[in-house]
Formats: sequence, structure tokens, C-alpha cells
Amino acid sequence: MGFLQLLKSQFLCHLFMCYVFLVSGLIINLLQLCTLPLWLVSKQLARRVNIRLGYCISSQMVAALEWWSGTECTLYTDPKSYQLYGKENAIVVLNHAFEIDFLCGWTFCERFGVLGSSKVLAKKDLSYVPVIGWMWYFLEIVFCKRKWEEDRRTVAESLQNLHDYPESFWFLLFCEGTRFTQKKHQISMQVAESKGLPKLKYHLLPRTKGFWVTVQNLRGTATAVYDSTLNFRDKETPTLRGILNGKKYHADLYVRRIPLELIPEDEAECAAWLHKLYQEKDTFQEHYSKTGRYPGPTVTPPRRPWSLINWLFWSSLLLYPLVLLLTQLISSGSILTILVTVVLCSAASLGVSWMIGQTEIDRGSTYGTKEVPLNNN
Ligand SMILES: CC/C=C\C/C=C\C/C=C\C/C=C\C/C=C\C/C=C\CCC(=O)SCCNC(=O)CCNC(=O)[C@H](O)C(C)(C)COP(=O)(O)OP(=O)(O)OC[C@H]1O[C@@H](n2cnc3c(N)ncnc32)[C@H](O)[C@@H]1OP(=O)(O)O
Ligand SMILES: CCCCCCCCCCCCCCCCCC(=O)OC[C@@H](O)COP(=O)(O)O
Repeated sequence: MGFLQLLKSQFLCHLFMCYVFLVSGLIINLLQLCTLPLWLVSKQLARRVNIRLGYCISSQMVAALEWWSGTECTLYTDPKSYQLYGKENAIVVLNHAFEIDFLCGWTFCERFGVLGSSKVLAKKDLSYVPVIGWMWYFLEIVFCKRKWEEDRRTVAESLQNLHDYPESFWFLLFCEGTRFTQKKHQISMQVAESKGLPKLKYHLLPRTKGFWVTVQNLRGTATAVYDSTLNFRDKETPTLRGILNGKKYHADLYVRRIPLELIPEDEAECAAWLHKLYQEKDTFQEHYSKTGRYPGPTVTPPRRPWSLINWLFWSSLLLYPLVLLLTQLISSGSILTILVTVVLCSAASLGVSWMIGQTEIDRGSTYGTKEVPLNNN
């Protein structure tokens, strides 16, 4: 193991990165709160300010992936579509099988200049996660309770608000609704069978209502659907803890651009269209599993320095008060003060560990594990 790799695996380094992420994140959350009056004066300006503030948070995690772990990202797509990425609003449909798939998504957003404005249909529980979840309120992220009776109205309303969004955005939709596990796969295939749909080998049966409501409400706002399939080389199952430890992965993303007008407006036809899309996705996945690549040409969009510059800015800003605090602490010699500091640090460390836990599949929700009667079609 080289010196750099040894350094990257050190707990103290992780502690420092988490300290910078947490403290800068809370400062940014506070700044976002201060923009509230601005929304009343100029909504578009408030949005643009929040896009930049949000970037300061999410780009730190992108920096960890791109610059700390050195993870590489290859894009498989046709060159004509490539020209449009980052220049139009699009709905991204992505498979949901990896703990860091959201982070790879963010990395592609960063490389095409849409990281601050990127959107997702996220489960409501994530809105309570400090820093990221709180940031999302100000970025107009669309939350769902995964209860259609409630979501059909709230999701449509939130999507309608995006019609005059001032900067290009990608709206990410994990149509599977939850991350892939063997149990969830088995149950969703029972549902497929009961609906007379072909079985999928690598995906859960997609939930069609969220896709339909998104397409319908973003017509005229978004111009395309980016059908995206993500995989990692060498059958790796990457984790956020691996990234923090400086482990390098290689992500391969296959993207097909589908003009939005090709998607049927009728709900049932739209659902059938999505099921067909997932059957195609399954064949791409099969191709990747067998050959280690996707069909078509590859391109590696270059990483940009901004995420690193942003991280260096916040870490130099926050290093000084940390050193000051530590020296004062040691020179004070007060056992009580030292004890209080140790307790506070442990609490912060546990807090970050809980946040990382939100990305772990083993600690995932039970959504999609409820057995469904086979004859409900
Ligand atoms: C060039 C580069 C291109 C791309 C780069 C890639 C990406 C970058 C893009 C953007 C990045 C932006 C942000 C990323 C940052 C962070 C993201 C982090 C995480 C957030 C992700 C999540 O939180 S995922 C969870 C939430 N999202 C969803 O659930 C979306 C999908 N769900 C739906 O659409 C649902 O329909 C719903 C939520 C709207 C409503 O759910 P509900 O459960 O109430 O209703 P359903 O219709 O789904 O369920 C009833 C029907 O389902 C059938 N059923 C029952 N059991 C199952 C089962 N196990 N599997 C499948 N189907 C089942 C049931 O029979 C009902 O059937 P019907 O016939 O009546 O429909
Ligand atoms: C410099 C960087 C330092 C990093 C420090 C570590 C900070 C930790 C931050 C944690 C951020 C949490 C973001 C949550 C995003 C989780 C995305 C996700 O994948 O959610 C799962 C849902 O889709 C489905 O849920 P399940 O039904 O599978 O359950």
C-alpha cells in the first residue's frame, strides 16, 4: 500500500472530511434559510442563489468520489445526444441497485454543469436527513410518501412548479422505487406474473404511476427522457464508506436519449411503454454482465476542478477554527471541557455514521417486501 492510499484509509482523515461536510453543510443550510425573504422579492434570483449554495454541499461528495477515491466514469452514448446533455431539461430513468448510484448520478451532473439544479423524486424520509435533506427543500426537490393516494396530488403540484425553473435540470426517477434485493426482486416478479408481464432478471418491476405523473407534468418543460443504466466494473459493489477509504471504482453508464413526445400520454399506454423500457434495460444489463461493456461508442466527460476547489475552500476556512479550538482545549487542561468536547465529537461522528447508513442497502426500507396475492390482475 502506497503512502497516499495509507493516508486515505486513516480515521483522522475521515473525521476531518466529515467535520468539513457537516459544519459547512449546516452553515449553507443556514444561508439557505436566510434566502427565504428573497423568494418573496424575486423567486428566480432566490432559485439561482440556492442552486449555487446547494452546489457547495453536493459537490463535496462529488469531490470525494472524483478526487479522493479517483473513481472513473465512462459514458456509453451516441455523439449526437451527447451534444445536448446539460443544455436541456430531461427526465433521467436509472436502475437502482448500488449504494452510490445517486453519487455517480451527481458526478455526471457535475460534468455536464447541472449539479446545483439537479432534481429527484425522493422518498419523504430523506427530507429529514440533516444537510442534504434540508438543502433539498430549497432546491425544490419532489418528495413522495410512496402512497399514491397522497402522492398523486403533491407530486404533480411540485412538478408543475418547475415549469419556469431558470436553469437546465435533470429530474432523476428511480422507477423501481427501492433498491434491488433478492427478496424484493422475488416479490416484484410475483407481481409481474400476476399482471401477465415478462419477468425481469436484473431489475425490480418498475412502478409506473410516478413515471406517468412526471412525464405528464413535465411536458413542455423537459424535452427528453434519458434512459440510463449504471454498472461497475469487475462486479464491484461500491459503498460510500469505500469512497471515504479512498477505494477507486470504475463506473460505466449507458444512456439513450428518447424525445419526450415519443412517450404516450394515456396512463395505461405510458405504463406499458415503461414496462417495455425495463425489458430493454434488462437486455443491456445482460449484455454488460456477459461482456463487461455496453453496445455503442464510449466517451469520458472530463472531470472539472470546481468540486475540488469548493472542498479546498471550505476545508481551509474551517481548519483554522478547528486548530484554534484544539489548542485552547489542550492548554486549558480542564478535564470537563475535554470530556464535553469528546462527547460532542462522538455525537457528530455517530450522526455522520447514521447519515452514511441512509445509503446502505442492508439498512434500507421494507418497501416492496409485502407479499401480493398472485391472482390480482
Ligand atoms: C448523461 C447522463 C445521464 C444521466 C445521469 C444520471 C443521473 C443523474 C440525474 C440526476 C441526479 C439528481 C439527484 C440525485 C441525488 C440523490 C438521489 C437520492 C435518492 C432518492 C431516491 C429515492 O428516494 S427512490 C424512492 C422514491 N422514489 C420512487 O419511489 C419513484 C418510483 N415510484 C413511483 O413512481 C410510485 O408509483 C409512487 C411513489 C409515485 C407511488 O407509490 P405507491 O407504492 O403508492 O404506488 P404504486 O403505483 O407504485 O404501487 C401500486 C401498484 O404497484 C403494484 N405493486 C405492488 N407491489 C409491487 C412490487 N413489489 N413491485 C412492483 N409493483 C408492485 C401494485 O399491484 C399496484 O399496481 P397498479 O397496477 O395498480 O399500478
Ligand atoms: C467530503 C465528503 C464527506 C462525506 C461525509 C459523509 C456524509 C454522508 C452523507 C449522506 C448523504 C445521504 C444522502 C442520501 C441519499 C440516499 C440515496 C438513496 O439511495 O436512497 C434510497 C432510496 O432511493 C430508496 O430507499 P430504499 O427503499 O431502498 O431504502
